[in-house]
Amino acid sequence: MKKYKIIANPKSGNETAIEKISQIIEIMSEDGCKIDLRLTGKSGDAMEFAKEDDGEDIIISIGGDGTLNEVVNGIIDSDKEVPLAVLSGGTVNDFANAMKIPTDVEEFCKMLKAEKTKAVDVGVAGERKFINVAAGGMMTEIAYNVPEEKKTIFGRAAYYIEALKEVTKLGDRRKKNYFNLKIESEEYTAEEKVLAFICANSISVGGFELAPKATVDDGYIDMLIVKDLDLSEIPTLVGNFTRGKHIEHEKVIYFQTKEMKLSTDKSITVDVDGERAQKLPLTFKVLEKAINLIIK
Ligand SMILES: Nc1ncnc2c1ncn2[C@@H]1O[C@H](COP(=O)(O)OP(=O)(O)OP(=O)(O)O)[C@@H](O)[C@H]1O
Repeated sequence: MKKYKIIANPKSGNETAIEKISQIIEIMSEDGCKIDLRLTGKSGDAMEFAKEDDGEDIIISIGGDGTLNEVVNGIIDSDKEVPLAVLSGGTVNDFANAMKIPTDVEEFCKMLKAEKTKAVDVGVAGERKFINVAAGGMMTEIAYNVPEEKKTIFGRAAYYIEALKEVTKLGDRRKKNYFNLKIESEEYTAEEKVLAFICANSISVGGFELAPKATVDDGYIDMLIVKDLDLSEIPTLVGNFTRGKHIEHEKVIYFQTKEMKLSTDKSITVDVDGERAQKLPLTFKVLEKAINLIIK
């Protein structure tokens, strides 16, 4: 009998995850499989649940990118080879969207039963692993500035409203926002004045195809660095996001690497899959094909 361990954040996605949790249990119980349901109550729980060995055949993460990040860290840190399935329950769900994982619970269960897997890379930023993105600088603050009640009312649009507010403030704050970033890698080494950097494993970041050359199993992390932009240059850059043309912008640096070190003269916290992690300086690496992901 198959044993599934479900690690779910009941609060994610404005509490919509809870509906998906009951739906999945209902559908899967009909098949007579064994389900071990672990609901998170706070930050860190998902990582601990993933680390524990309960003899599960498959781990299912239900929540947003933050929950998924903790599950991935737990699996890697405990050297498990158990396959992972990801059911979107959050507000953005970048990684599940990038992997075209069904969001409909019935479709998701069909995918589970078929058990088709793909080995995907995992990025490392210092001690913390990321499955989708590690980022630092201006725009990364947005996620923390969006109040919960706004997320409930506006959903994903709340992030764009906050981003717009940041951009309009950029004119006077630009000088304070940029920082010196020292990048050391085989592919690119320089010191630049930058606004933000994004280190991506998958193509999709914040719902945009920000890392157009990224594939999750190529053994590389894609680095996108936005240098000191003028306010007037932002609409063109954002307009080019959808066509992947932004990487040709003169204020954008884009390269692929297996390992790099980033250091800075400011206090810059790196976030991993949307959750705050460690401060620079940090070494970024790739663990090639480290997770067996269940895909459609
Ligand atoms: N029961 C809980 N109540 C409040 N916070 C929780 C709970 N369980 C986990 N958390 C914290 O919430 C963080 C974010 O959760 P998650 O990413 O799943 O949802 P989200 O914020 O709705 O989605 P997204 O990241 O896509 O916006 C987790 O990393 C964890 O620190």
